[in-house]
Amino acid sequence: MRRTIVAGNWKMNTTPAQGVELLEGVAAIKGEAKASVELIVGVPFTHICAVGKAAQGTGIAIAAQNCADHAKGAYTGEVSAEMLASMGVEYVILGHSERREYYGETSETLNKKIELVYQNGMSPIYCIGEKQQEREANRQNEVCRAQIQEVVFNLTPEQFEKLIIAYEPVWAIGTGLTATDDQAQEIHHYIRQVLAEKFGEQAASKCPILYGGSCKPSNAKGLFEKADVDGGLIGGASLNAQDFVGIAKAF
Ligand SMILES: O=C[C@H](O)COP(=O)(O)O
Repeated sequence: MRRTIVAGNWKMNTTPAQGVELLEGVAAIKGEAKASVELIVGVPFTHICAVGKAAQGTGIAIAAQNCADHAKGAYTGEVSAEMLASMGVEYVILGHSERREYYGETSETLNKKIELVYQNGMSPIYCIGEKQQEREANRQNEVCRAQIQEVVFNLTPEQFEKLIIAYEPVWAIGTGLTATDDQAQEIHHYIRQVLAEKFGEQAASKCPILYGGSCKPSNAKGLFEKADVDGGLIGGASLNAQDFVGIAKAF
């Protein structure tokens, strides 16, 4: 039995006070979803203290949206994995397409970040996914394979056990376009096969693979019913408590 997870990625939205309000809104109605569905909120660095405090005792876990690729030192403006862990952060979203695209994040930096996340006792939510032109050229499998091989294949079996993967087709992020249920299943299944090549069928069968890209309450059910879709990484719809919990209720 695999974990089922609905994780929000608030991106660069809300003030800390608005974030606390949002968290409290989610906590108030999360009981409408099955208790087995794990809820995570990926908040801006500035919110970790206040939102983390509000989340205490709710069962909602806190994720950061990035971390530094160095442990400490003269890296002005950066936030280390150790700092995040010391604030009670449990997960770090890494390799999001927006960071790959706008901040030049490469497999090389991601390997360093992922290692620091593990060293500090947290778990990565590692994002992969193809761009529109890559999908049009039917290269989605090749792109996802490379993103896995260059980073995930460097993990130890013990590290892999804690990994969450988020498949996010770039063409579906914030665009209103969603992969069809069958498209999502097809590539999630492929991703699991690639993971099995390195870590074995059994370990791969336990890895949660989330779908991300314009997921909302109205389309979550069809996606989550697919055998290899274990939840979602939710952007826009995670900024509304009803929608976020509505997605969790799709399980
Ligand atoms: O991390 C979340 C994804 O980028 C999805 O964003 P979206 O739900 O707004 O399309």
